[in-house]
Amino acid sequence: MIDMLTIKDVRTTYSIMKPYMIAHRKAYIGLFLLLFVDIALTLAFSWFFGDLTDAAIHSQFGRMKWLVPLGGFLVVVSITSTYLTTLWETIATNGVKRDFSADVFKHIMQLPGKHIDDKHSGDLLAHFTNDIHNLDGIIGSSLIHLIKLPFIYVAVFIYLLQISWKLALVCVLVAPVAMVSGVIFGVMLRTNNRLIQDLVAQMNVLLNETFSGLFVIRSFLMEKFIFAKYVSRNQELYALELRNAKLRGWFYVGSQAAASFTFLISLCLGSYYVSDGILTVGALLTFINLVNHLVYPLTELAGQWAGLQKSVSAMERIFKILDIELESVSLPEAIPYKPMLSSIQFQDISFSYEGQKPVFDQFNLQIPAGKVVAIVGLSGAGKTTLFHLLQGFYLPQVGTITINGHSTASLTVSEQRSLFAHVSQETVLFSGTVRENLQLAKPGITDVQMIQAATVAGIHSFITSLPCGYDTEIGERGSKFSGGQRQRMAIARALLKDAPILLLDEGTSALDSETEYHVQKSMEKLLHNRTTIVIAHRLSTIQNADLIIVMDAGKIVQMGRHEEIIRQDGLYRRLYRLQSEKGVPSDGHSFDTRVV
Ligand SMILES: Nc1ncnc2c1ncn2[C@@H]1O[C@H](COP(=O)(O)OP(=O)(O)OP(=O)(O)O)[C@@H](O)[C@H]1O
Repeated sequence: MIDMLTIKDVRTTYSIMKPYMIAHRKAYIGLFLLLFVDIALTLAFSWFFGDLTDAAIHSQFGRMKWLVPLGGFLVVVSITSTYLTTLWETIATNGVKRDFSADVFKHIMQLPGKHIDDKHSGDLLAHFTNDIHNLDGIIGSSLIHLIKLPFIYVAVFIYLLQISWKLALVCVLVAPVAMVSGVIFGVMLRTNNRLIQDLVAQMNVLLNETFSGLFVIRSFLMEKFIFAKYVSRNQELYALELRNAKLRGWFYVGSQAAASFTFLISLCLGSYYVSDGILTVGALLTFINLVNHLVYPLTELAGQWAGLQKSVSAMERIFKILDIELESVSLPEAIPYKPMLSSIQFQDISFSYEGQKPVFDQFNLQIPAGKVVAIVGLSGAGKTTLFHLLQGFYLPQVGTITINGHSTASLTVSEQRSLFAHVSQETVLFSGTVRENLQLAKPGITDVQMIQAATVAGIHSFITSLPCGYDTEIGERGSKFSGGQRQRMAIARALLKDAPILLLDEGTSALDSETEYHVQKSMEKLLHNRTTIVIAHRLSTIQNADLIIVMDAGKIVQMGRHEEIIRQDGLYRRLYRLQSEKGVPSDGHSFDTRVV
C-alpha cells in the first residue's frame, strides 16, 4: 500500500518536473550517454586487470605491450567522463532548481489573499531554504544512479555468466535478501524524512518570529520561554537525525554484510576453480573485481530510492502551494492612469474571511468621485476590510464593486491595483536606501518628483539630514526610522504612485499633531482630481471631509457631513465626545480636504 502510494507520488512529481528537465535536456542526454560509458569502463577495467595478470603470469610480452597503452586510454576516458558527469550534473540540477524556485517564488507572489493568511512566512521560507535543495534526489545524482543501477547489474551479470556461470548463479542468490532489506529501510527512511522536513519548517517559523520580534520578546521577558522552545525543537531534530543515521547505518551494515558474504563465496569457490584449472587467475581477478556490482546495485537501488523519496516528500510540501489557483495569470505591474475622478460603488456585498463569521452582509455604499470620504467606526467594524475588497486582495462572495461604472471583476489585477495608492495601518519599508524605497512606488520616478513627494509628506528635511541623504540605508523593514518617519515615507510613496484613488488607513496616526497638521495642509492640493478615502480614529482629522461614513459591525449606521451627524444622537457623537473628554484634540488641526 505504502509503496503503491510512493510510485504514484513519484509519477506526480515527475509530471510536474518534466518541463523543467526538458528545458535542460542537452545536459540530461549527455549524462544518459555517459552512464553507458561508465558501465563500459567498469567492465573494461575489470577485464583489463584480469587480462594483464594472465599475460604477466604467462610472460606474454607482446600482449602486455598493447594492454598497457590501452590501460592509459581507459584512464583518460575515465577522467574525462568523471569531469563531464560532474559538469553536466551541475548544469542540469542547478538549472532545474533555478527555474523551479523562480516559478515557486512567482507563484507565491500571486497567491490570493485568503491563502496568504494561512501560510506562515517562516514556512514559505523553508520551501526555499530546505525543500528546493532536496530536489537533488529526483533531478540529480539519485535519478542518474536509479537509471544506471539496473543496467550495470544486467551487464555485469551477463559478463560474469561468461566467466563462470556456476559462480555467477551462486553469487546472485544474495539478491532477494538485499532487495527486501533495501525496500524496508527505504520506507522507514521516508517516514522519518517527512518528520524532519516538517520540523525544520516549524523551526524556521520560530526563528523568523523570534528575530523579527526580538524587542517584544525582551519587553515581555520571554527569552527563557523562547529559548526553551528552541532547545526542545532542536533536541527533537537531533533525535530524528539520529534515528535517520541509525536507519542508514543498519542499512549500510546490511549491504556491507551481503557484499562481504558474496565476495568471500566467490573468492573461496573461485580459488577452488583456479586450483582445479577451471578458471585462470586473471579470470578470478576479473570476477572478484566485478562481483560487488551484483550486490551494490540492489542495496544502492533501495538507497537511491530512499533519496528519491526524501525529495518527493519535500516536493509534496511545495506542490500544495503550486496547487492553489492564482489570482492573476502573470505578475501584476503598474499601469499609469491619466488624472481622473473615480466614483466607487459597493453593491449588495457579502463577505467573510475564510471560515469566519460574515464581516458584511448585503452591504451598499456609494462614494462620489473626487471627494474626501472618511470612514469611522469601532474596532472590527470592517473598515480595513473595505480597503482589502477595493484593491482585490480578497473577493466578495456576493455582490459587485464598481469603479466609474466598471465592475472590478472585469479588471485585471494590474488595472485594479493601479487605481489605488494605499497608506496602510502598518507601514512596511524594505531594506535598501531611502531612494529605492520611494522609487518602487512607480517605475521611472525622477529625483525632482521624489523630493517633491517627500517634501509634501514632511520627510524631506529629515532625509537630507541623514549621513547619505536619499542614499542612506534604512535598515531591515525601516528599523532605523521612527514610527512617524516610516509613516511619512509611506505617504510620500503613495503620493508618488499618483493613482486616481488615495486610501489612507489611519494614514497619519503615527504623526504628532503638529506634523499631522502640516502634512495634511500640504496634501490638500494633491487631493484635487482624486478620490480619497480616509479611515480615521482621531475624529479631529476628518471634520472637513466631504462625507463621513460611520460603521458598526459591518453596517453603515450614520452618514453625512460632520455638522449634520454630530447633531444626531448616534455613534459618531458618542465617539466624538469620548475623544474630547479624553483630551484627543477635536478641533484646531483639521483635515481641510474639500475640493473647491
Ligand atoms: N485576514 C483576516 N482573516 C480573518 N478575519 C479577519 C481578517 N482580517 C480581519 N478579520 C476580521 O474581520 C473583521 C473586520 O476587521 P477589519 O480589520 O476590517 O476591522 P477595522 O474596522 O478595520 O478594525 P480596526 O479599526 O481595529 O482596524 C474583524 O472581526 C476581524 O477580526
